[in-house]
Amino acid sequence: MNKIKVSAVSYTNTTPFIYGIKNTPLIDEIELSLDIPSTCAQKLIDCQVDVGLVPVAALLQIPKYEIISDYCIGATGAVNSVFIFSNKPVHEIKTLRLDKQSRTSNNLARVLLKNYWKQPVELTEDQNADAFVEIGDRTFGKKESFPFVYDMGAEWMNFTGLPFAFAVWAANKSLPSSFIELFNKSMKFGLDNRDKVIDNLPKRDDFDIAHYLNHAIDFALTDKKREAIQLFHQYIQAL
Ligand SMILES: C=C(O[C@@H]1C=C(C(=O)O)C=C[C@H]1O)C(=O)O
Repeated sequence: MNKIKVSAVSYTNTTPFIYGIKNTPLIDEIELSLDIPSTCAQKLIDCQVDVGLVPVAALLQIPKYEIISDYCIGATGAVNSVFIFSNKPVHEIKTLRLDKQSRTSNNLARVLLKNYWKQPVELTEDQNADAFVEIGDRTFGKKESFPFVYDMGAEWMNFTGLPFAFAVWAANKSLPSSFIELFNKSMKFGLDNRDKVIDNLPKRDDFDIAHYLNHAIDFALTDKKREAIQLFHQYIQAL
């Protein structure tokens, strides 16, 4: 049988899922690639893979997507790795640079600036922008380096009262239920072994990885997070 092609995110936030994939029989059923989120999205849109840990903003570009898992990369408040870093308070930001690795958080920044802070901004690629979006491991330890730092997991919660899902496991076609069952068992195995995953990651003085993977990232795709995805999609479509 042809292997199912899976693209997962290459960041620390996905390491419990990768542990689950590599330490359960799922590994024999799939061909795995690790990609930055914008590439995960593009591969799923272009049908280069069957399943991706896809930024939720990109679901709008996949005609018949199916969310195949109750696990996600989410947060209930501060996420600690999705930021607007700024040299100015939010109400003085005039220019914003987006993160080429992101799909969701770029849109989230635009949604929050327009609807929550009501601050019109011009998007730019200029290195001298007033503020910029950054996601993932590159943000670890950077919070102290900028005068104004906005954690977008926390700001979305302030705005809507909802948790958030940044990326979900989605397929661009219908897959056998036996595969989906195996897939979810594998994700659960990885999450249940988070202590081992954390022990195997390099320690950092400037970032608490154990807190990040045990508390800041919230892996359960709950009904509230599904509600958040719907609402977020409506805001994106009105941008
Ligand atoms: C929490 C995060 O969620 C991510 C943010 C994404 C995005 O902005 O498109 C996509 C996948 C997730 O890895 C993060 O990367 O820090």
